[in-house]
Formats: sequence, C-alpha cells, structure tokens
Amino acid sequence: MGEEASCNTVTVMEAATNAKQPQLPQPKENGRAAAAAAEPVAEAVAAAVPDPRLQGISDAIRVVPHFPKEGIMFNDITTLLLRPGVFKDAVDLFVERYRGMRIDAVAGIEARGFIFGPATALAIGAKFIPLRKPRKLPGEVISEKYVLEYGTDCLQMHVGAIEATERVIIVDDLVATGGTLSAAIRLLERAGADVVECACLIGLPKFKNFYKLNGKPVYVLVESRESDK
Ligand SMILES: O=P(O)(O)OC[C@H]1O[C@H](OP(=O)(O)OP(=O)(O)O)[C@H](O)[C@@H]1O
Ligand SMILES: Nc1ncnc2[nH]cnc12
Repeated sequence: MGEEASCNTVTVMEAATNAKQPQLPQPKENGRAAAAAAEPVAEAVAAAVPDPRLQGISDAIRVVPHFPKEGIMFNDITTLLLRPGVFKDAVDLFVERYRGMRIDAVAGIEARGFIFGPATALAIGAKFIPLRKPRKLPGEVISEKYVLEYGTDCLQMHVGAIEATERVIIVDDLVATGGTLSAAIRLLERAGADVVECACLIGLPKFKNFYKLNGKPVYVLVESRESDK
C-alpha cells in the first residue's frame, strides 16, 4: 500500500513568464455552476469543495515504479480506462470546462492524448487534430523537436489541419516537464492558431514550478501520486 493521492483538486498551472492570460470561466464544482456573484460566501464555499469525481480519477491511475527506466514513477492511465464511469468523469470535466468557450479545435498528443482528445472534441462540437510522432502522418507536415523526462522526441502536424486564428485546446494525459506541450503549442502557433489552454489529467508536482509552456495556462485535474496503493 502506498500513500493517498497528494492532490485531488482541479488546478490551472501557469508558466512563470506569463505576461497576459485569457479570461477563462471557472470550472463547475460538484456538477453545478459556481454560485452567482450575488452570493459571494456560497461562491467561496463552492470553490473550496473539491469535485468528488477527482478522487475517483486519482485513485484509478496506477503508479508503476521504475518504468520505462529506473527512477521514473510511471502514471498509467490504462487502469482508469478499464472503469467506464471514471473515464467518463475525466472527459466530462474537460467538456464542462471548454463547452461554451468557442473552441474550434482540440489537438491531441500521440499517444495518450488520442484517448481523451477526440471524446472531448465531439462533445464540444470541435474538430480533432492529431499531433503525431515522426513518420506517421502521410501529408505535408510541420515539426517541432522537444526534450522529455526520459529522452528526446518530435511532434508533427499536417499542414492545413488548422486555420489561422482558430481557437484550439491541447489535450494530453500528463504534464511532466512540459516539453511535449510546449512543442505542441509552438506547432499550433506557427500555423497561426490561438492556443487557449492545455488540458491534462495528471500533473507531476516535482515539475510544477518550472513548466515551459510559452505563457499558456495548463488545466490539470489531479497531481500524480508518488507511489501506488
Ligand atoms: O511533460 P513532458 O516531460 O513532455 O512529458 C509528458 C509526455 O510524456 C508522455 O508521453 P511519452 O513521450 O511517454 O509518449 P507516448 O504517449 O507515445 O508513450 C505523456 O503522455 C506526455 O505526452
Ligand atoms: N512519470 C510519467 N508517467 C507517465 N508518463 C510520463 N511522461 C513523462 N513522465 C511520465
């Protein structure tokens, strides 16, 4: 048995270099909208109560020590996918946040962003753009290299997948160093897109003070546990 989840609150993390942030609606708490401005006490209480779905999400993620190499505590979302109610809760939380924000596109990062991104895109009426690892996309691509916690990699996007000025969110399962999301932001911005926010199920707490996210906020559902139960 390991320790309990270290955090079960929805968090918006922002790069230290942020000069200007978009005005974003607050997430719903416990399945209802935040209390009206005329009820400031109720609003404060609602904001302090964690959504009960978050604990279920945290509990459903398996932590595998020393995978894929010594020292890495791997957050495995496949155990969450085996529980349809919890899988739905995760997608619902993204949908509740982004519905009504005029999002034109959801960009999902290979591979695990392909699990949560398309469901979110369909529910909010946005198109889905796969950001893929090298040599997977058959058309003309633009590329961005990045450094990972355990290596280096590259993301590619089809030219023409997004129109200039379209509003896009980027979805992945996890942010660790933020290198992958930063590469995704650079790809989309090179194509002229307006990157509104990045959304991840899991954030690694040891990295949270130095995300490299090009001034874009990151919406994180739960913090990683350091060990499994
Ligand atoms: O914040 P970062 O340090 O960039 O790390 C986060 C990335 O690492 C994992 O993917 P991985 O590179 O292992 O690829 P995979 O999903 O194809 O296995 C994860 O799904 C994120 O995409
Ligand atoms: N600790 C981790 N668990 C799962 N995916 C990751 N990608 C980078 N670090 C990771």
